[in-house]
Amino acid sequence: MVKIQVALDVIESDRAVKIAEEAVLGGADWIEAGTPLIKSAGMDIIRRLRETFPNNIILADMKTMDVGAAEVEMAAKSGANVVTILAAADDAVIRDSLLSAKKYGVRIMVDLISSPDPIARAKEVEALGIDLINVHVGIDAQMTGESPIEKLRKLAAETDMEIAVAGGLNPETALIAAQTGADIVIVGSYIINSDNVKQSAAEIRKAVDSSESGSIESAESNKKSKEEEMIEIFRKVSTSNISDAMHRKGAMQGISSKIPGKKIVGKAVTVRTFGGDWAKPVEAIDISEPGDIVVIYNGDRDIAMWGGLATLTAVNRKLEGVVVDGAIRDYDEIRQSDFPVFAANIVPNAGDPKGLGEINVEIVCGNQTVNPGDYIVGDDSGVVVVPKDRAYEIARRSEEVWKREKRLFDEINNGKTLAGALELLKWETRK
Ligand SMILES: O=C([C@H](O)CO)[C@H](O)[C@H](O)COP(=O)(O)O
Repeated sequence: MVKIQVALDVIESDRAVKIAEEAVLGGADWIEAGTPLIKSAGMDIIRRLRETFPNNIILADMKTMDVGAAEVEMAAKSGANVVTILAAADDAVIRDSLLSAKKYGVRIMVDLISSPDPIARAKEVEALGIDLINVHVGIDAQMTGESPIEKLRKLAAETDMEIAVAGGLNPETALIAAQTGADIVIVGSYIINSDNVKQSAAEIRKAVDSSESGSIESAESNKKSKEEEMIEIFRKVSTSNISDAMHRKGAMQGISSKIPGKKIVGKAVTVRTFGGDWAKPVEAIDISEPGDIVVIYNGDRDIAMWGGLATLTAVNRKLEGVVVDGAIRDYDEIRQSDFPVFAANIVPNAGDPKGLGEINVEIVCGNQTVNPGDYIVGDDSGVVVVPKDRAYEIARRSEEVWKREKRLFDEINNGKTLAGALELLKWETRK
């Protein structure tokens, strides 16, 4: 039977134990003390997991690169059954870890994370005598769209070792992994960032257990394109989540929603114009595709270059919205249209259609650089710009922020304070 390993990649010990309890109730077999947890809590967390779960396999995700024997001994004496060593470590590290593992009665899992030739390295470490191998795409690499499934498929055809697989698995991909030859399906984020850990673990259990009946083709053909996945995520998360995912970058300054409650997600058609000149902004509406967002730099926040007639044209052309670093007018008409308008100011006076400026060039809007085709997301907190070449990664990272926040809401609803849930006192900066 394929085993499910819940990866406790959190830094708070109490939360880790609670998640593990719920995940085991949902059907997880093995419990992984994740690398961030071990770095935060040390071997104490292995001892605590051993005491709380006397009958489960405990894996210490040490990701050891050197002095393997000593690290294996530490983890084994604390109660781990399996210890991870990186495939990138020298053979000498792996050999010595194996000797230590034998002495203390634990098993070694070699982690192929970031391996340049995972299949060749897997064969080398198999020859050294290891018996568990992990095909692993790390969390940061997952955010760029990498998946472990193809590597798993190749490795399964080449080895008799027990194979574990990890890398952003969910019920759909866990099913494919089980069907492709994984013996241990490792799941972190899908379970630990869920607001219902037990149910999420049960979903993985159900998917993995159904692996003998379902067909790989049907599971794989359900996959969405990267673009579809990204838009779906941007519609779900908030601009605040996206800004966090971008390390506080990307937020436009001085521009806010003028039609509260409206959210926009789309690609930018950029316009640079001057002092209330409204010719280029309204010409940009005509060259935009349905779903696009016209993003305008005007350079003057006291002369309007967007009003009711431009709005009506944009509605008819099915645009997603407009973002104006400048002023708008005809506010009553815009409100009636319900068209999402984000702007710096509202005034009654307009400029003239002189035709100065350019369409679809790099602009600066709300102090942020915007290129044609960049993704724009706007909501009641403001507007963020996501550069098109990093849009998928930012979407995936913002979804992780969204999940973490959902979980925190849940903990606060269940009686914790924000400071308590985040262990803020422990993590205050010390110089
Ligand atoms: O090993 C892991 C990662 O390197 C962080 O320590 C994860 O436990 C592993 O990738 C599983 O987690 P998800 O990828 O979030 O499912």
